[in-house]
Amino acid sequence: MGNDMEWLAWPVALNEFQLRQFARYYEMLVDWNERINLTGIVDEDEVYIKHFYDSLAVAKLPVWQEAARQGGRAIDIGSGAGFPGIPLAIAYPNMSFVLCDALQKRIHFLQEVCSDLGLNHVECVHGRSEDMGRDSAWRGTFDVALARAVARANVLMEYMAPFLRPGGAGICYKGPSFVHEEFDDAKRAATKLHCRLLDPLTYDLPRGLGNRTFASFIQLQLVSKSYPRRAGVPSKQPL
Ligand SMILES: C[S@@+](CC[C@H](N)C(=O)[O-])C[C@H]1O[C@@H](n2cnc3c(N)ncnc32)[C@H](O)[C@@H]1O
Repeated sequence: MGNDMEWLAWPVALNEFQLRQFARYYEMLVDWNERINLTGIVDEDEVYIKHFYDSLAVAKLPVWQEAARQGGRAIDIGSGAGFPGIPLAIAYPNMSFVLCDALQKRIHFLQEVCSDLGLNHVECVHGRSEDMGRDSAWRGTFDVALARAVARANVLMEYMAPFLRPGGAGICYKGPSFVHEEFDDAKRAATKLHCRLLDPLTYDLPRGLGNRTFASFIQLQLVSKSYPRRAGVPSKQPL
């Protein structure tokens, strides 16, 4: 199999240059993964489907399409090895991105990836979302907040909502169990955070590698200054 991944029907059109950026990102991911813990998945096809394709699947959501059309500003909270932020930054060079993570080593990796791939529209920030979300430099300044595999929806919403301008969108990458196991909690958090939940969207990964669900919301107005609560509290006492 070559790096063109011709067998893969990407959720968004990618040119040759972008496909080369993905190939280089994959190389760096498996190389750095030998020294720092970045991902449990290293098989090339699986990385392309479970990490790259999955990150780009947000292209199916109208709220994302709108932000992309407007060249919006997005934050990826708890980006880890760069998902979904790096694939989105490759696919959407007209937008700007902030990738944040509480672990310095992962931020160092992300900075190296951005430098190597020439992703000048990405800023990688070492910090906890609860601290950043209380800082006026970040608060209320984003069109979209994204997070994948970071926390339960009602915890994530408290991380995400403070970053959003009124009318901005929060998008959580979830498993399909979200609908039965987290939706009611998310509804309760939405009321406290001035958000309106959108209908969840479940989609299939290629090659029968499972399905996933987007849980998303619109920020109706700026959140109260009480949120986010101080670092560690949202996960210990979820809304
Ligand atoms: C399981 S990893 C997921 C990484 C990536 N989003 C993905 O889908 O592969 C969770 C990441 O979130 C980060 N994280 C957890 N809570 C955080 C917080 N409150 N603020 C910033 N980063 C956080 C962790 O350091 C870790 O890198």
